[in-house]
Amino acid sequence: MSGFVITGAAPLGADARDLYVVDGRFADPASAPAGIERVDADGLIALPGLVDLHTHLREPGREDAETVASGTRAAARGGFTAVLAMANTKPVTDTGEAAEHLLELGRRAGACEVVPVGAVSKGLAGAELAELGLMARGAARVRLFSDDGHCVTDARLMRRALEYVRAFDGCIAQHAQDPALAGPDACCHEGEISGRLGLPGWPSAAESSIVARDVSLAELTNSRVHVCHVSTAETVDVLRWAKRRGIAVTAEVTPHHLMLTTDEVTSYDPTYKVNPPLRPNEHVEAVREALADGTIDAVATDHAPHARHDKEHAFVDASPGMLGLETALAVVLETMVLPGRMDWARVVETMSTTPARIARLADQGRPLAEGEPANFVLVDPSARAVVDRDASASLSRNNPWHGRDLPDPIVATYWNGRVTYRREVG
Ligand SMILES: NC(=O)N[C@@H](CC(=O)O)C(=O)O
Ligand SMILES: [Zn+2]
Ligand SMILES: [Zn+2]
Repeated sequence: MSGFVITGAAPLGADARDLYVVDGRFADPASAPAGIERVDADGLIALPGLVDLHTHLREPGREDAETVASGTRAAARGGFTAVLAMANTKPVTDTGEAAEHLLELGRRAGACEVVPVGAVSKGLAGAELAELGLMARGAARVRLFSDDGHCVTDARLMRRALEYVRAFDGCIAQHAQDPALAGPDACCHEGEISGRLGLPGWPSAAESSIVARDVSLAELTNSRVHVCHVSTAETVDVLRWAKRRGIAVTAEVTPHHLMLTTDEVTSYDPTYKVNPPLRPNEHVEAVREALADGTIDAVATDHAPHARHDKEHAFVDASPGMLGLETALAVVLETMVLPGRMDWARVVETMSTTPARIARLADQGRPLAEGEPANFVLVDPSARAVVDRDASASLSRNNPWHGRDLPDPIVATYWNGRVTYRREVG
């Protein structure tokens, strides 16, 4: 395989240096042959490829909303070199075979690493454990398990899942939503706006009470729990308490919970219907602070494509979820980096290194150093653009950022030394 040299890019925003890529890995630029292809990246920042802990690819079963091919194309456009694909497909990823099938679809698509998330319970029904051991020991090497879309509400099942995955260093990722407090109709933060709009509400306590229970179970079992899409200030307080006690808990926040508030819902536009719901500004401020200070470990997109015929309904009837892969870094720049809350090193931690560690991915979130896999992204820190939902690689159009002026950072993405996305110029 022939190599190439990237010139002028600044790793993590530090001093610019050449990056020599050969056979899918970084090598010493001094050893690059004369006349080798040179890629001018003057003024750009090089970061390790982003890793998304929480993507819905919809294949198998809902290929009208997204496929592995379209979803991973969107991931590459967003600077991602790996995505963890949630289990709530049809059929559910709850067996060794299902996990291997998804792994194979990802390999065929070839746009980034696709890592299956295994279901915790058979059929996401919350009653019996799925084939956790077979998914972990098979070719997919599943380490992250989640019934995402559903909460594992039965504390006994949650305890058994945590005990089971400990043997192979697995982790249970919880969608924290107590259905007794936030049932299937709940579609909006419970508060002044839900009352005014007449929408069934979803109180903060429906999330934080499950998180409090789960960190206690993680302590009891000495196992790892991960909290999906943290949306409230109370959850942040529980996480701070649990981390002080040394409990093995990690947590993610989505770009939309870092930027959008419950005010969006006053339009009754179902694009803004999502679980957990958009919250008032004091919660948005709390999750921003928690991401900056390390209480929240990672940013994860919860990219949740939905076909038109599932979204274009009255607010209460529409499917919950919104797109996120292509705009994730843009929103983190806008909410965290440009206002001075986070630097590039923290961006790399929260969007690459730490998600790779949580999912136990060996070849992701690595430094841009000799011998390491060449998974990286070239970023223009100052470009901006108005988001156009029709320019997306996703098959779905439920894009909450449509029409907004945001940073437009992703110039090119490389996975194992191969370009998976390059911005067209002009
Ligand atoms: N976030 C959502 O509102 N929807 C997700 C499921 C989930 O993440 O809970 C989906 O699969 O559409
Ligand atoms: Zn969820
Ligand atoms: Zn999800």
